[in-house]
Amino acid sequence: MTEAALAAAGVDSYLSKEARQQPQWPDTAALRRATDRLTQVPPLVFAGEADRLRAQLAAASRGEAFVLQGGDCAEIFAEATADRIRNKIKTILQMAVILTYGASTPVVKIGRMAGQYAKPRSSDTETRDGVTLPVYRGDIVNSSGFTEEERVPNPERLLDAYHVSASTLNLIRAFTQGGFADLRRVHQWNKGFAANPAYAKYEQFAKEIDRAVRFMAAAGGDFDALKTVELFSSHEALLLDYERSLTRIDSRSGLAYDCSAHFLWIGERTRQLDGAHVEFLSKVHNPLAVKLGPTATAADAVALAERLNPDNVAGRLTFVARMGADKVRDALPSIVEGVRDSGVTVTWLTDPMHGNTFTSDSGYKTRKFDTILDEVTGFFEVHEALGTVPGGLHVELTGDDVTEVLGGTERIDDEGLARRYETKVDPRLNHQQSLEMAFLVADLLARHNARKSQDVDELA
Ligand SMILES: O=C[C@H](O)[C@H](O)COP(=O)(O)O
Ligand SMILES: C=C(OP(=O)(O)O)C(=O)O
Repeated sequence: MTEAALAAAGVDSYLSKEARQQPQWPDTAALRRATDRLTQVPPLVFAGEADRLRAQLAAASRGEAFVLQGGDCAEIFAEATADRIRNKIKTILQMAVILTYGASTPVVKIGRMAGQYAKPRSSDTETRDGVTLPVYRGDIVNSSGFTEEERVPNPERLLDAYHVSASTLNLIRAFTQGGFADLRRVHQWNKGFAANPAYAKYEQFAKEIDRAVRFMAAAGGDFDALKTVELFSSHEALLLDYERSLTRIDSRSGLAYDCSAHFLWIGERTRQLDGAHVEFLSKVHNPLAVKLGPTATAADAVALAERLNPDNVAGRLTFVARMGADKVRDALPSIVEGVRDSGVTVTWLTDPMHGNTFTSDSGYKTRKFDTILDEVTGFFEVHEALGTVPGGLHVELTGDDVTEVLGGTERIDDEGLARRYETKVDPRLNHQQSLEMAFLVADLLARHNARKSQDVDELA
């Protein structure tokens, strides 16, 4: 019945399209065994949760909420420990409190967590010292170790990805519902950060938040309601064998949902209109995002919206602009304008990471903190000039004290990168840099909101 309903929902139509960035599985019988098993397992998330997220993303498209999406570039199975997951959740919650104050609106919290295991790569192979092996495509496909055995795509990893995602989600649910996320507790952590002399410039902001929290308490605010938060899961829907196998029919509506995560995105390298990724995701009802890089045009964006959101449902489609700090002010306006003028409803996020990667003199793949911030600033400028809504921020971050991104108040320099460079693919903001970014973006948001209300006052 379920398979028949899925077939009727058209979820296999993608099979006739070109799917880029898929591994070459050497053992197709083993792949079949793994995907058959995945079609039988319980869903990781529920359709009703995805619907709630859609409503929140719709609010962000109108400027009534701000989205914070963050997490690892590539999650690693061996790193799915309670400590690391807790640190990441803590970082996202700390950033969210800072942004909530800056935006004076709710922050929609989405982790690149519990499924971010597949990576698109620039090349199919990697060569070291004259030895060429398949490139590492994320833990769901192969291992980052550089031996033939470790690099062979292994379908059993699809099942591992499911189980590690399930245990990560279990911890996310426990941490966010069990008192760990209490607003007052998270705010205390932020006060600690701002009291550190290195970050003293944020102390005033932290004090203002403190006053707001105390005002709420004095005014009889319901802190019980603020003891829990909702943290949604997301990942790039890259590996179509996995995504299709976790697709289920929602018993309430009879519609297909990809139950591997609440929110799924299509990457810059797989957003072809006639490609398998767009086709597959057009058939599921989760809220979706598409990354748009500097080669995207307004016509591409509008065509994607027509394919992925033909009914123009608010919250269904998010565009994540990842132009690069040097291009955002030139490349983004015509796209945002074209989308706005076509009447298409989307939520706009900025990903200031993926257009700003380079290899440092010491050979590390890195990004500069200031450049990342500059792209976010450019994103706000574009939306302000067009009267559209800067709806949120998408960043690669970790809760740990790694040294992968240059700069920030810690002034990580090229030499410093070696101290704790752990990412398997792209560089992430560390805990301190993430909080610093949140304070700076909160400031941009607060100014944006102030200008908006000034405009409204002038009109009144
Ligand atoms: O995270 C994004 C991509 O997977 C990554 O930037 C591609 O990296 P590569 O150019 O090292 O393959
Ligand atoms: C690969 C990613 O981004 P993009 O598709 O924008 O390059 C990513 O977000 O992990």
